[in-house]
Amino acid sequence: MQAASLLARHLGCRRGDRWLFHGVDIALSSGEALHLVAPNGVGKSSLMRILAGLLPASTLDGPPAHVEWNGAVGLLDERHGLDMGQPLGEALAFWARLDGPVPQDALAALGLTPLLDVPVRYLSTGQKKRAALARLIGQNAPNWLLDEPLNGLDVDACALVEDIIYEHCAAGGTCIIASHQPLSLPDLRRMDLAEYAL
Ligand SMILES: Nc1ncnc2c1ncn2[C@@H]1O[C@H](COP(=O)(O)OP(=O)(O)OP(=O)(O)O)[C@@H](O)[C@H]1O
Repeated sequence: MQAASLLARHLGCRRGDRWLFHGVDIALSSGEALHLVAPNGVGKSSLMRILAGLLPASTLDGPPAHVEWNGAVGLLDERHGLDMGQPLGEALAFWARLDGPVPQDALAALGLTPLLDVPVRYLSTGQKKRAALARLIGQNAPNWLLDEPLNGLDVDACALVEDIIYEHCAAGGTCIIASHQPLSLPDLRRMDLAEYAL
């Protein structure tokens, strides 16, 4: 795996006229995972999008916001990005041509192998989430941003996602997980975004 790390400093977020949070610093080294928590609406998804480079950070005052990744970044959120009109196998193949293939053992572990002929629009909520995870794995990015990765998943699939995160970090990756659900991972750091809310 490529080198992985994150240094983010002085991050703030303003949506419309409203400030959500400010003064967020995050440093993650290879192998580290961070659980991002906060009540609804505090700005977890907004912070994830800032870290992914999809939303500009704001600063209330003081030094400018700064996000520095070592290695590529993969974002998993509610937008799975898979063509609803295509069978799952073809929808994943589209991304495989850009990112690289999803390993067969990952497809099997995620329970997707028997679903490759099923149109994405017919997949259940949890099956679509599993498919989005497969796409993320295919990206081979060393840094992961997972926004509510356990939503819609059954108990066994939640445990599987924890295993996948564990293996990703054990291989030297980083992972930030925004989730309302408890996570069982060794050495998991925790950040409560509400402490930075305005
Ligand atoms: N495009 C937008 N324009 C203006 N405000 C927005 C936009 N997107 C989100 N917001 C607002 O920003 C706030 C934070 O939203 P965000 O989704 O980041 O919170 P969250 O902590 O992830 O919430 P949840 O736990 O419910 O997922 C909310 O009040 C939301 O209404």
